[in-house]
Amino acid sequence: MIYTLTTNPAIDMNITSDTISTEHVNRTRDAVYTPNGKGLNVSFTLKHYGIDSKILGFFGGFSGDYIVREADKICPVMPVQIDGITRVNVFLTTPEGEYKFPNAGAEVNRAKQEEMLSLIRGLDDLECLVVSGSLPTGIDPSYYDELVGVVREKGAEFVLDISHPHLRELVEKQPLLIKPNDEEVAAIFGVDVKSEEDIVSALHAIHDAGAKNILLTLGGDGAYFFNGEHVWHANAAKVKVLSTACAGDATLASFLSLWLEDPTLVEPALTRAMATGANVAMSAGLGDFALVDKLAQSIRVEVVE
Ligand SMILES: O=P(O)(O)OC[C@@]1(O)O[C@H](CO)[C@@H](O)[C@@H]1O
Repeated sequence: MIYTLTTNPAIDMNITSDTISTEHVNRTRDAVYTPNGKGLNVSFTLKHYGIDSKILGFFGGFSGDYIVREADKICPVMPVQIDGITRVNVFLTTPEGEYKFPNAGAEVNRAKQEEMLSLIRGLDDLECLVVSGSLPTGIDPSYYDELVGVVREKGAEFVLDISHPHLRELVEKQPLLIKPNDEEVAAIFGVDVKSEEDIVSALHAIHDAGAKNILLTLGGDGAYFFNGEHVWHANAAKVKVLSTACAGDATLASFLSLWLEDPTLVEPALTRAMATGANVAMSAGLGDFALVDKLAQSIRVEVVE
């Protein structure tokens, strides 16, 4: 069984407004509220493609209750209840572009962190843990080492989609897959990926450091995948972007939905990943995936090394 762990879930509030200003009341419209957080988005997308997973995370207050109730209609949720209130993240679309306001998140104390470690230790069917998103207040980055330690004790694999600088050390623990973007590769691994040559050498460096597989996403420039043998590139579908929130999570999950079961399916997995990510970017939240097949026709995957 795949489990996703969202250390810092959120209700996403997507709203739209005219040009914002400090000089007047900024009335907003078209509010869409969705139960989210990066790992939850992965589970929801996996479900869309017929792959079961279970959701782990820290949840609290009315917002935590709402997320657990709604998410549980899609995938089983195993919550660790915290005392604070799960955050609400705001995504504001204006004529000038998209503003993203993720909140720091409610504190998760040490007792709750240990409760999560015990919960994972007790999972008899854990095959792969996908750890996604930021750390809330109260959790030290060394918690990732503890999580990975438990996963390893159980002989399971782990996938990381985190932006924390500690990712640099965590790759030495040989994650099955990491999914950085170009900014994270620059900030965490200190490599500016401007040309394909830079990208290929960065992928080799990250693989040599320990990551077994790397899915590098580059927004409008598509994505690269490296499995230690070959490097593939897929272009990005051209779409009218409404909100990029959730697109990266959907890209990761849709790739995993084929590749985890059969690692030789890189080409169809990348095609599905790019089409799904693009479709998600066209709507608030994850949307309905309705255009994935159509968008997939515009995706070309090539082996570049
Ligand atoms: O603060 P984090 O955990 O990095 O990101 C949280 C978040 O922005 O990521 C998702 C989109 O990827 C949203 O559903 C959610 O609000």
